Amino acid sequence: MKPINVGLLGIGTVGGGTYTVLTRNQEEITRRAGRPIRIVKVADRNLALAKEVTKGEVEVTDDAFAVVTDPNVDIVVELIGGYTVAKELVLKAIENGKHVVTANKALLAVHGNEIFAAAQKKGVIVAFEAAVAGGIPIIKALREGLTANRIEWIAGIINGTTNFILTEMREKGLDFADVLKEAQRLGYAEADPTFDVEGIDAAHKLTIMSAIGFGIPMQFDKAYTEGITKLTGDDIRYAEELGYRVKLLGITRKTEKGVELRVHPTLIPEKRLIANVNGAMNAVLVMGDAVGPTMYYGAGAGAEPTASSVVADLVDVTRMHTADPHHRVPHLAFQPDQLSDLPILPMEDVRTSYYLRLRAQDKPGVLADITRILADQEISIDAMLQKEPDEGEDQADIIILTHITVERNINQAIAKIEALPTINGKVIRIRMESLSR
Ligand SMILES: NC(=O)c1ccc[n+]([C@@H]2O[C@H](COP(=O)([O-])OP(=O)(O)OC[C@H]3O[C@@H](n4cnc5c(N)ncnc54)[C@H](O)[C@@H]3O)[C@@H](O)[C@H]2O)c1
Ligand SMILES: N[C@@H](CCO)C(=O)O
Ligand code: NA
Repeated sequence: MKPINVGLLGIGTVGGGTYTVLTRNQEEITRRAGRPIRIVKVADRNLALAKEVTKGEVEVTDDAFAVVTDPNVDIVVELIGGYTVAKELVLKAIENGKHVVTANKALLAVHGNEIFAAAQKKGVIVAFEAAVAGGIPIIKALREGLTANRIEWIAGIINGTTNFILTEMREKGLDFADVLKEAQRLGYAEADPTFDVEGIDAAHKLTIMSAIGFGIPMQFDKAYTEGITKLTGDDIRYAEELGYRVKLLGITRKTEKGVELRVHPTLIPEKRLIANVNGAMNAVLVMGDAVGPTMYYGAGAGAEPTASSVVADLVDVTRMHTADPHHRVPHLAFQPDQLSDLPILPMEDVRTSYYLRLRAQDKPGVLADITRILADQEISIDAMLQKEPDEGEDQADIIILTHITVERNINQAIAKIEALPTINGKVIRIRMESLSR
């Protein structure tokens, strides 16, 4: 059996894991793919690292362009990351008739429409299972396993770094900065960790899932993105007192008016399975009209878990490589000429429920003012918690959980509450999802 030849770009965390897994499981992988999958060339600008990992077994270079133009290479695996050089390399590989496997969600969320169009035109495959939720085969599930369904919504913990940080902060009371350093040491974090902690990485992944789930183009620029950097230990504790966990969730939902596309810290009832997904683990809930709720759980980051998806894509591409391009599974689940122009909903039109925390002076009438403002905005209260003022203080925290309302109304209510003379500082707002409907 003639091997299929792979050129590997980047042999860092995921590239190294890919090299190891492919080498270690060569025999099983060949039995599944139908022919050997062989890495023939590795490019990394850190040539010493490339030599160390490959131990002289394959040709190494520091010039990635020498790989994407090499006539001997059938599939290019892009694991260097970023939007600029990676984009040039992927487009060059496609132009040269090579299939591409990538873990680069940033690249796909921002330039995916262009990349998939180029691949379609050239008749090559771009596979990206590792780009979303690392080792979890969520792309496969959405694109193939659930094709009978109208997908209603997708909600997931899709960033390992932030879930690791939130878990360590909650369980061990550790400091944000220290936990982030540990996530970086473990190879979970992006090259620029602001992508993780500000929710940008999760928004990249959510953009990809939304496109596949609903048959719409990638629209990362329209995603609402809020990270975990402003979350306080107080809010995490109060949420727990009320029976909730705080998770950074990516949520995309199809409504009649448009598609919600949002990443933000979210209160989830603690009894939900997904509320108990801890550490760098990821989980994605998908609601289909026929199947109902389904959940996918596993390692969302790290060398070998992510390599598991990269290698699965290599097997897929090897199996499909000789098929007529019209008979392959479409890149984004829907046929490319069947995309819908359903708009992304502005955040103000999103409907959800809210956790509000405010610091109020301990005076009569304060609560009445707040409840009147909420009622004027047609927001009804689900639960309320009033903390006793600390010793010697005349201010106390009030926590309010609302029923579902539209974000525009809550924004107006918050502005009015903040304007009350009895309220100090900003109202803290965290969105809540029951994940049951
Ligand atoms: N680390 C994870 O858990 C994980 C999980 C899923 C997806 N990803 C994605 O996988 C990709 C790689 O991430 P990583 O964590 O392995 O990064 P990394 O920094 O560990 O590895 C990247 C490698 O690429 C090399 N490189 C960078 N620019 C290059 C260039 N122009 N030419 C040649 N080599 C170059 C670097 O020297 C490095 O060895 C990124 O797109 C990332 O978002 C990472
Ligand atoms: N930085 C990402 C890597 C996996 O995509 C995370 O923490 O989830
Ligand atoms: Na995946």
